Order: sequence, then structure tokens, then C-alpha cells
Amino acid sequence: MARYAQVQGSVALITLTNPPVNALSAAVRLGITEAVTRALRDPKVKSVVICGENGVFCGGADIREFAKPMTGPPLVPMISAIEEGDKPVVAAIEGVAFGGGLELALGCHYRIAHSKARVGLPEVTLGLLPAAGGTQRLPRLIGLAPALELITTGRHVTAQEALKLGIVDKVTDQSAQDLAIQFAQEVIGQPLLPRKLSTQLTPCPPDVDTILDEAMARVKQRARGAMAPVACVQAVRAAVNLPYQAGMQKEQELMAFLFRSSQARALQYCFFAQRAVGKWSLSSGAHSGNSKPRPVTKAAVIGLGTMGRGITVALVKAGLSVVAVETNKKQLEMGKQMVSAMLKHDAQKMNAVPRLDLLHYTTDLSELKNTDLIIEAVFEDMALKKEVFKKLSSVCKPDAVLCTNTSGLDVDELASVTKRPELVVGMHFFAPAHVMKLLEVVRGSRSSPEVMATAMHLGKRLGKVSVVVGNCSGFVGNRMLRPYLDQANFLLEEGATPELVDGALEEFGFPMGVFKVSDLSGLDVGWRIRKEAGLTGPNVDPKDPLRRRQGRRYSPLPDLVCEQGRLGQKSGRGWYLYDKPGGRVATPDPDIHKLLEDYRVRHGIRPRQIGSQEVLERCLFALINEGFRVLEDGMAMGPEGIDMIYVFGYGWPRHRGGPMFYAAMVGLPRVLERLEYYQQVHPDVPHLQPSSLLRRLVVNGSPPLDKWRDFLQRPHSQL
Ligand SMILES: CC(C)(COP(=O)(O)OP(=O)(O)OC[C@H]1O[C@@H](n2cnc3c(N)ncnc32)[C@H](O)[C@@H]1OP(=O)(O)O)[C@@H](O)C(=O)NCCC(=O)NCCSC(=O)C[C@@H](O)CCCCCCCCCCCCC(=O)O
Repeated sequence: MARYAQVQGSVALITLTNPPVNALSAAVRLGITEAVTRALRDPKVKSVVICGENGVFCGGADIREFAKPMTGPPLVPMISAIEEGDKPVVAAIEGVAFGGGLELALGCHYRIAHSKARVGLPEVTLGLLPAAGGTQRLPRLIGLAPALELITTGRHVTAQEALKLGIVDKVTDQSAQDLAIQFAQEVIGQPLLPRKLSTQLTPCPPDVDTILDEAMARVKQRARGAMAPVACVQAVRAAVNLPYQAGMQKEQELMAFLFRSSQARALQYCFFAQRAVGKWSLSSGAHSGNSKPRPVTKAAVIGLGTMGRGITVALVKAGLSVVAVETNKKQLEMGKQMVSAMLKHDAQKMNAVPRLDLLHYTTDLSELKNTDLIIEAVFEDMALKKEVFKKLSSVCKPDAVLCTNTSGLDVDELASVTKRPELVVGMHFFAPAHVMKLLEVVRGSRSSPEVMATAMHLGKRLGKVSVVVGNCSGFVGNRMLRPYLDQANFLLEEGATPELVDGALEEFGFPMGVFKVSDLSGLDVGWRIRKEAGLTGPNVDPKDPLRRRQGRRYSPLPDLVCEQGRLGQKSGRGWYLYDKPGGRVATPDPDIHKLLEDYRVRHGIRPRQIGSQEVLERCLFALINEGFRVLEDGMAMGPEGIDMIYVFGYGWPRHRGGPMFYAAMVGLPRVLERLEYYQQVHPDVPHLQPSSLLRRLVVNGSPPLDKWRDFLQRPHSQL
């Protein structure tokens, strides 16, 4: 797993060989240890170069090994042996040097990087810290403040930035390996001590305590309960306050604590789940490996509302040529200005030129004759969307892919009005579409594998985490949201306040509680949907009592709030009060408290004390229960897809792994028991009725999440 060669007479060349990213598995660590020992012992070898095969230096420790008992030589002594040796060792960094890979390079005496290489210590994103000396060597090399920033955020830096920061000594456009071999010969005989980072002091400004305290306050505020960033600051503090060996001791202690934590397991699960969802498969046997995407060079977006603008920006940023269609001239002009402004703003941040030349605006659908793929993003109205699809079906070239950006309407119904239902697919973007990482790719019953591959491939080009989902009302994300929202409203009826519910959810790790999110999105959105569904407004069945609809419990509270003109942030009042219309700072509103009190009196509800635990159990377990139903109905490939949808689209805290992972962590028997309890107390809420899949899993001893698929009724898969 590490190749040894002697080149140019006196240079030992050690090459890491563990594709695809040369992760430091036990075998690689053994290979490096043996090769370094050999090089240091061989009198003919005067200097050493360490590089990686296939243009990648090293992606760090082998994350897959973390779940298994440790074997092979540990990293810390292996890196120390390199640093302590009496021959200069040069790291030749191509591709990436991440995590343990960068730590290995920091143990070398010199670092040479290719100009396209990136380096970083992303351990914090896996719930860990750089525990092979990274928290002790990097501050000694580049100083306290930049090291703190890189270690607590896990940010990757380019070779150019690494050179400026002093992480690497040279950057080359040619082969880093060749330059390193040449360099390794030039430095033979030069004093090595100043290059051994463990022997150096961390360069610190006089206000070192302030810097550390501010960093700690910053990470605590941002971390939303994640422990690793806090541990990273503690470890770097040790690099300032303690001698190297004591600092290393501290690093190991902190790592031991993080290593077995549920947060680290959740974050590492997310790392693999994010990659797993890209490898989609359908019940027909088609999968990402055997279905070829169609080439897409020219795309179109129909509708320049908020979603259409964001999608247009995302497509242009990915380098696609885009025709943006908006039939309303005023809206077209407004959209044009907004899209240009967004592209310019983005380009400015990247120090680049905005690609406005890739855009063409029109009011005329017939200009779509030559587009390869069209994304319809008109108002969420089935009749309107059908009209658009009918037209598209006749004006677009016969093999053009037709996508709908609906957040929950029936993709098959739309496909049925076209002459090419097999070329129709849902692409559910999340607002703002050029920022949010999630894309639900909705498979209609007739969407062809090729079209699924095209939509998934396009998602990847746009930098999205794309998840294949089935065509059911609300798809996966919004479908699961309904029971969550219902429970939040029921809690208000029973005695909670918006701030109590939101407080519990934010404490759990959501960036915003459910009521703040509703205020941000606009309360009229749900109001309109409820009216259309006959849950409120003139279409309500007159036989339905006020707090029951269609045979189940219903809370009219959100309707009452809307009827008062409280539409959320945009009107300056919603579940909270804002300083002005469009204001963002939410304060609890005594008028809402009064509304809730009056409501309870009117309906004879005696308010009770509600604690955070009940808020979390009712809101989250109801959502999770629907997640099990989604799996049971065959609307998602597996729990990983659901989890990535919630992490990337709904603010579920990544360090809790997503709802299905969380359920597994809490314990399925516990989730089942609490749902059964709440169902007894609220028999009129069908969402609290535990799903049969959850019951089946518990009866079968709660198998680990990666075995849940075995308990799904495969023939029912809708994918
Ligand atoms: C490297 C990348 C940038 C490549 O990206 P790209 O898009 O090209 O490709 P993919 O991301 O799709 O990856 C391809 C393929 O490779 C897999 N993979 C990638 N990286 C790793 C890895 N590090 N390990 C294993 N596998 C990896 C990926 O899953 C794909 O596989 P697939 O099957 O889907 O094809 C990009 O991949 C990337 O960013 N990778 C992660 C980089 C990273 O995070 N590195 C840091 C790793 S953690 C680390 O290095 C830790 C070290 O600091 C220290 C370790 C010390 C350990 C000591 C432990 C002591 C514990 C003591 C406690 C004991 C307590 C007790 O007793 O209980």
C-alpha cells in the first residue's frame, strides 16, 4: 500500500497506493512505516519524497476503519518518526492533502504543492479533530488565528492560499513529484531542526487569550450543539499554552472523547450517506451505473418568479446556456434584473466575471426549439402547469427532457398531457434554488432511466445533493413535514407558545424553529394550500366541527393568524412580531399569546405545562413515523435518502445524522413506545399511529439502519 523506489541515486520515493483517495488505512500506515524505516536506515538514501498515486496525495485517515477495532501502526508515532529522522523528507502534494493526509505532510520537513491541489483539516465535519498532531503542528507553522479558523471550520484552501499562509513551501504548475525530488536533493545537508514543527513555539500575538476566547464564543454560537468545534478550540489552546508533548496528550484526550460520540457517528454516517444517494437504483434494475445521462448544453427555465430566478442562476453558474421564459413582460424585466444582480454578486465574491452572455430572455415559448432540457417553474397550480406542459410538448424537440419544479404536485398527471411521458421528471429545488444544496428528483411512473440519469447528473453539475424520490403528495420532504407542523400547532392549542416550541427545536440544533421558519416562508403559502384542500375557507364540509377535518384532528390556529393579516416576516407580524415588514428579528408577541388564550377559552381547552421533551417527541417522532411510511410505500431508496433530504433541505442538525439515523440512535423501541403513548392520548391524530415498518423492525430486534432495506416490501417500490 506504499511503494518504495530509489530515484536520482539518493532520493527515496515513497508512493501511497490506496485508490481512490489514498486513505491512510492500516495497510497504508504499515507500508509508510516500513518504507520510512528503510529509507532512514539506508546509507545511500540522503533524502525522501512522499507522494500519492494517481494525482492524489492523501484524503486522510480511512474513515471506514473508525467503526472497526483499530489495527496496524498508529498515525502519531508514524508521523513522529518521519519528523524525528535525520534525513529531509519532502511531501509532494497533488490533488488533496486532507485530514491525516495534511498531518502526514506537516510531519515532513518541506511541502511542495501542485497549483491545483487543495489542503485542509476537515475532521471537524466528521465530528472529530485532527488527532495526528494537526492541532499542535498547524498553529506552530502558521500561527494561532489562521490555524484556529482552518481547524474549527474544516475549510479547504487552495495551493495558492496555502502558500500565502505558509502551509506549503512551493507551488508548481508542473509535476509536484518531480519538483519535490529535485528539491529533496537541494536541501540535503541543510539544518533540519527549524523544519521540525514539534520543536517550534506557536507564534502568538499579545492578545492570545482574547483570540481564543472569541474563537470559543464564535464556535459555540455557530455549532448549534456540535461538540467537535469546541474541542478543536480546546486543542489549539493547548498548542499555545503547553509544550508539544503535553499538547499532544490533550489532543488525544479530546479525540478519545469525540471518537466514540454519537455526534461523530452521525457526521460520518452523513459523509457516506451523501455519497450513497448519488448511486441511485430503480426497481426495474436500472441504476446510476448502467443508465447514461443525455448531454445537456442548452437548458430553459419557464417562469421567473423566486424559484425560476434561483434555478436560472444555478444553471448559469454551472456553465449551461439558458433560455429564460416569462410570458408576463413586467415580470420578465424584473426577473432579468434580479438574475443579473445575483450573478454579479456571486461573481464578485469569487473574483470572476458574471456569465451574463450565457443567458437569453424571451416571452415566447417557441424559442425553446433547440433546448435539451426545460425546467418549468411556474406558479404551483396544476391547471397552469398542465397548460405549460402541453405547449412544451408541441414546441420542444422530441427528445427534450421536460422537468417540473413542483414541490408536491403529481408528476404523472403532468406527464399525461405530453406526448413523451417517459421524458418527464420532477426536479424539486429548494428556495433559494441557487443556494440550497438539496434537489429531490421525482420519478414519475413512466420516467425513463435515461431521464432519471439526466436529472441526477444535472443535479451533480449544479453542485446539489440529489435524491431520487417517488411521486407522492409532497414527495418525501414536504410529506414528512405535515405531521411535524400539525404537532406544533396542536402543542399551541394545548398550552405551548411559539417561542417554547421553537426554543426546544433550536436547542435540538435546528437553525430556526418551526414557527420562525413559517414566518420566513410566508404564512399565506400554507393557507392557500389548506383552502384548496378544503381544510379552511368556503369549501369546508359544513358538517365538520371547527377542530376536525376529514375525520381527524385539525387546528385552525394558523388560519386564524392569517385572517388577522399576520402573514409572517413580510407583513411584520406572524407567529412573532418583527420590527418592520420584511424585518428579520423575531420577538414574542403578546397579541399572539392573547389569541392563544382566547382560543383555548373558546374551545374549553385547559392549558397545561409543556416541556421540551414533549415538543421534541411529538414533533420529531411524528415526522420520523412518516419517514417509515415513506420507506414502506417505496417512495425513497432507503433511510439515507430521507436523512440527506432533511439535513440539506430542512435544517436538520447534521450532527444528529437526519431523522431516520436519529430514530436509530434514540432506539426504535423507544420511538415506538412514545408514539404508542401519544397515540393513546390523541387517538384522533392518525399520524401518531406507529407505522407497520417501525413495528416490524422492533419485532425483529431493531436491526441497524443499513439493514432496514431487508424489511421493506420490495415489490412495492415506486422507484
Ligand atoms: C478526498 C475527497 C476530496 C475526494 O472527493 P471526490 O469527489 O473525488 O470523491 P468522493 O468524495 O466521492 O470519494 C471517492 C470515494 O472515496 C471514499 N473516501 C473519500 N475519503 C475517504 C476517507 N478519508 N476514508 C475512506 N474513504 C474515503 C468515498 O467514500 C468514496 O467512496 P465510494 O465508495 O462512495 O466510491 C473527498 O472524498 C473527501 O473530502 N474525503 C474526506 C476527507 C476527510 O474528511 N478526511 C479526514 C479524515 S479523518 C482523519 O484524517 C483523522 C486524522 O486527523 C487523525 C486520525 C487519528 C485516528 C486516531 C484514532 C484514535 C482514537 C482513539 C480513541 C479511542 C477511544 C476508544 O478506545 O474507544
